[in-house]
Amino acid sequence: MTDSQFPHPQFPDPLFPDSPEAPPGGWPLDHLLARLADLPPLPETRRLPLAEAAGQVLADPLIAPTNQPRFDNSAMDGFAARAADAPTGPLPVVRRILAGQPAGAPLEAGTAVRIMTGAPLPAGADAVAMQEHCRLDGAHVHLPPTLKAGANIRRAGEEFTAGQTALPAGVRLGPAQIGLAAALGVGQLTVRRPVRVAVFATGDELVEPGQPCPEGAIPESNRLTLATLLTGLGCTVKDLGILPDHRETITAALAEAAPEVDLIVTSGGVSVGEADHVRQALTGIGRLGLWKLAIKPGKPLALGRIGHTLFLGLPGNPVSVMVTALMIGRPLVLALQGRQPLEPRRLTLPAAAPIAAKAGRRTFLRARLDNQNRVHALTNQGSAMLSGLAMADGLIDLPADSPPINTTTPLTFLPLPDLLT
Ligand SMILES: Nc1nc2c(c(=O)[nH]1)N[C@H]1C(S)=C(S)[C@@H](COP(=O)(O)OP(=O)(O)OC[C@H]3O[C@@H](n4cnc5c(N)ncnc54)[C@H](O)[C@@H]3O)O[C@H]1N2
Ligand code: MOO
Repeated sequence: MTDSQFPHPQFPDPLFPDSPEAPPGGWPLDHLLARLADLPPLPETRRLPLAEAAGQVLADPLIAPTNQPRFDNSAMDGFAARAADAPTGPLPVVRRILAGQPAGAPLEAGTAVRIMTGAPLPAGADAVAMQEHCRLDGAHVHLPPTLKAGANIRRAGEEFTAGQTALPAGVRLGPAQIGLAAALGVGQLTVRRPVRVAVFATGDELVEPGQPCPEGAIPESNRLTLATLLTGLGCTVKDLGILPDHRETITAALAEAAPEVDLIVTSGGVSVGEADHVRQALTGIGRLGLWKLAIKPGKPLALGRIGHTLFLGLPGNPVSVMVTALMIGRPLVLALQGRQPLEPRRLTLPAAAPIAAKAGRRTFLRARLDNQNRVHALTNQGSAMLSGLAMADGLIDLPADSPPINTTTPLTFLPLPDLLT
């Protein structure tokens, strides 16, 4: 079996065990997400210096190689002593320990040591008094009499002991995760190879943004929306331009792109119009796994494979493109990255005003939050109106059987920033 025949047309594909034919109204989104959850992550990994690993996905857990902190140390600038000595009167300050210096000899009872934040605690000392709470009297210090054992001390291993998991596999490496690895003294991390995605737009009416538009033409915007979103998710994006509404040209472009990438994303041409050739182009060289989702916007969506390469055909309307890229493209990418969970965070929040809900399809409305976290549905909800998304803080997820929404009905709200990483 050659690579381009995988999965063989006569054998069931584990990702698409059912026929692509959708039940009336389309496939439920949850059905599709359950299938994506079975996608294995990309197997290739590599070890990278921390600065290069930033933004990528951890393939192996980060195991703490040492205790964190490595040694007992002071959390404050002040004086280290035995707490029991604090009420007994001024203590002689016998020496000074700065961060980076060794702790030196054990502290003798009835004495104090000047100590700085991060400096190692000498054996025998069990508390640090903040210098603002102390009074120096020549070479002696008055400690607060209420000083408690353990005060202002960072104990060795209180955050991690050597061998504990500091970060699980599948975590996206943002600033805190990269910083944590560095703090543990780790210089390199094993990350998954970024998901490679090819992006096409299809449509005879499309011209490059910024170029003159002849009558009937419009500027192409979906590729940039998709490339920005996918790059933000950590993918390597190949922009393969605008394809005409011509089946053979689309077929040739898909066949050429497939061996180079893990995923092809197209926009447009997946509905039932006379110029909608994307599904036919796909079935010519690969497999259509599923078509039509029971969501609005985004019903005419196609998912399939060309060889080992996954194919996601998004509807052309610009809002449909972004909503489906967030709700289906993102979990697909996360699955290939080995990230969990695939589903975004769902907040339950009140509506600021009634919302007329149309029964039928699960609907994603664009919305803003006010300072009381009340949800305001935006006015521009058309599938071609990107302005709503451009102003949105998130999406309202309205179930197909939602009653009309009033201000006492709990709403499910998906924060947009969560969906962009
Ligand atoms: N008879 C039916 N017509 C339509 C149906 C249907 O079920 N039956 N579904 C509608 C829905 S819902 C959507 S969404 C669209 C999706 O259709 P396509 O995926 O075939 O998309 P196109 O027809 O190619 O384009 C739709 C719309 O979006 C504009 N567009 C396309 N690509 C871009 C781009 N890259 N940048 C900016 N704008 C783009 C295109 O000009 C059209 O206006 O079908 C409905 N019709
Ligand atoms: O699904 Mo279309 O995406 O409703 O506009």
